[in-house]
Amino acid sequence: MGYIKINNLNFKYSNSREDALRDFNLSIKKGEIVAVVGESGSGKSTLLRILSGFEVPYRGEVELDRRTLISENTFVPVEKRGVGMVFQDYALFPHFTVEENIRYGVDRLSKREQRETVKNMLNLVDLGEYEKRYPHELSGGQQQRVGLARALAPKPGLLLMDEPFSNLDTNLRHRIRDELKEIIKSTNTTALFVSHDKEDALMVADKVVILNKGEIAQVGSPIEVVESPANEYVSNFFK
Ligand SMILES: Nc1ncnc2c1ncn2[C@@H]1O[C@H](COP(=O)(O)OP(=O)(O)OP(=O)(O)O)[C@@H](O)[C@H]1O
Repeated sequence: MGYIKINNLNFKYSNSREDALRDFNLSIKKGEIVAVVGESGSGKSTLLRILSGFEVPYRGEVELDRRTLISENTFVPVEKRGVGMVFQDYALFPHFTVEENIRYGVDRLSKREQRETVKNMLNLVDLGEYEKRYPHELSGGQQQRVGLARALAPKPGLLLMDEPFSNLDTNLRHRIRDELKEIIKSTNTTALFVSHDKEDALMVADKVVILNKGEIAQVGSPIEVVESPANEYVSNFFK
């Protein structure tokens, strides 16, 4: 579980003449963490919106564990994709406790399994004592970890994260960055996150994808993209 293949994705917004994403190809191995970076307007959010099912490409395929999610004649709806999302603003349900938030994605399990999942997830994100709290009673970093626990609870084949560090101040950002990586690695989850911050990408990701005007400028390990930039856009981005 967790092998992703993206073939030749092309997408255009209906009110636009230019493609927002062009000939996008990417394979992600199980357990790998991929960061997608690029200047504002380069297509990062568009890619995330396609993978999470909010937009439909006019060409291209996406497979998760050899199961086609998107193709010319396939569109698997969001809730059936086995894809978990962590949103920029965490998007926790404000009137649900931490426990209820995490339980939300696994409500088809038996009550006993639900309790077990919640307990495991709270331990994983180190929030064992917080299950009865409401989101507004938590710090930003804690809310983010609840968001992560909620997304991981159904054991998604792919975890998508939108700017996971953008709402945190610098100190917390550094700590959460390490924690998040550790949690994702410990569950061997395949993950893709979007960031406008080069440092976040280089510190957390195994593989970095740099987008320029909807096209891939380079894909490589953090060392490769910094030490052997494929072009000027990439070298400027990591300056
Ligand atoms: N709803 C929309 N309708 C038309 N064009 C759009 C829409 N959303 C985005 N675009 C355009 O598509 C391109 C890619 O935008 P996208 O939001 O994916 O970029 P981004 O890399 O996520 O930018 P940012 O870092 O600023 O969030 C841009 O040219 C943008 O203007």
